Amino acid sequence: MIKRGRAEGWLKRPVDAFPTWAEFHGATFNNIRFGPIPGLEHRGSTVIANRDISGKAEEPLMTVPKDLIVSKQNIELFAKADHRLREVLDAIGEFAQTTRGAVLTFLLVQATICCPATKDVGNLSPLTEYIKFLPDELLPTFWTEEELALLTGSTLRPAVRAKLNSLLREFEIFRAATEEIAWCAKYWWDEDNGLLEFDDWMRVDAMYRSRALEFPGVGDCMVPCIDMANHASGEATSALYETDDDGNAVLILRDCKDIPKDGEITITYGDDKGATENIFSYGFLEESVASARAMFLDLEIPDDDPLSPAKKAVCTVAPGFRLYEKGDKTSWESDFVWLVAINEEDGLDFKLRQTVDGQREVQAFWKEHELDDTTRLRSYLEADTLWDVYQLRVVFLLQGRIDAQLHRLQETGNPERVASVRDGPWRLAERLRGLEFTMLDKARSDLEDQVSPPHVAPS
Ligand SMILES: C[S@@+](CC[C@H](N)C(=O)[O-])C[C@H]1O[C@@H](n2cnc3c(N)ncnc32)[C@H](O)[C@@H]1O
Repeated sequence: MIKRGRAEGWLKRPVDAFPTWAEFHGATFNNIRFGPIPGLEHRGSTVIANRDISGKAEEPLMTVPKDLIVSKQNIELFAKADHRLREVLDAIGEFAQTTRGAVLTFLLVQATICCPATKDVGNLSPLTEYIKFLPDELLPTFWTEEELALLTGSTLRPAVRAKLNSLLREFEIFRAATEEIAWCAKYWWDEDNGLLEFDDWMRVDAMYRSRALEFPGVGDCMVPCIDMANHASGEATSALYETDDDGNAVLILRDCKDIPKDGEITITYGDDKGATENIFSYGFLEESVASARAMFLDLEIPDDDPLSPAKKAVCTVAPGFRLYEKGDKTSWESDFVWLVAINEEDGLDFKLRQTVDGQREVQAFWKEHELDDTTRLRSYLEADTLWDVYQLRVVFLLQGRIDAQLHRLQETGNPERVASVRDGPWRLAERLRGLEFTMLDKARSDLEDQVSPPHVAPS
């Protein structure tokens, strides 16, 4: 539906029309405009200064009324006036209680309202037009197989695969939950003319992922106008977003910043995010990024571990570890590795318990402690006389996993570029492979230092 709406023009409006739409709904702007910056068109539209602006004595650069914020609370309010939206939110149950679930549903309903093929699908709201101004971001979920293959050996490859699987699952759950609603059956799911496809789910997910911000007092949300600001990190960030005393969203220039006429006004999407996360969520990597910064490596419990099935059954944490930069060193964190590193001889034990409803459940024990939460294992091991030994085992595990990842990256090397691979994915994949290789290599040698006596200690 969304792809068709873009092509046929009923779900697309130019950025030039954006200020009129926003001002009509109560947004105010202070000497700024929206649009691409000549020479930087690949960044899409952004917020641009209409004159020299000084950070010292400025009013907010923009104020967006609180009822224009696409938040879970506001979607609940819109649903009071729109019983079709209410029906869908009720049908999807718990998913509608998450901001993401509510926003994705809301965007799909707005797109359906805009579609000329539908009648009486819902109420026009101030935000019905908003989706028309949102660009289609080339996030990795939209890369082709050839483009994704360029990520082999990087941590982005499994992350995209897992995301696509979970989007597919969500879409099927969404379909099953709404196909009994008469208007959804007719407009969305009809075998011949149904409008909704998996592609639509991917698109609304990408809109939300690339534009959601966390606002004080509101939580995660999309804020039209402020979400036109591009990202710059560190000292290059020129503006901050927050809510004012009335709950409206405001964009304010940082004290120390002066922006020349026609200069770009940027915010930060989070300076601590790693290169992988940036490409995953936003589809770009700032030019100044010189390190992968953080990455998550999955880890498997070896098949030859006789406790493997029981360990998997009781594990309550993500199976892997996070590598991150800490000063000029790398460090790591994981609650999972400890479960991999210990065995029965050390004091790990499992029992089968009958639950009240007659099911059988695996119960884990570390010596006299019941281990119903894997995050507690590390503190138990720390108190053990063999703590040094466990740490060494973990370091060897990490080294082995890092070596395997380095090997995979080496195998991928610098592949030949085929003509169908687009420039953006090509450059991003090449940069990411390089950045992750460098960081893994460094992590390898930092761990090597830890293996040498006296001993190891992640912090
Ligand atoms: C919140 S939107 C910002 C507005 C967006 N440029 C537009 O045209 O609507 C986030 C998206 O803007 C682009 N973007 C933001 N900052 C960027 C940067 N520093 N370099 C390249 N692209 C950037 C990315 O495509 C990202 O997914």
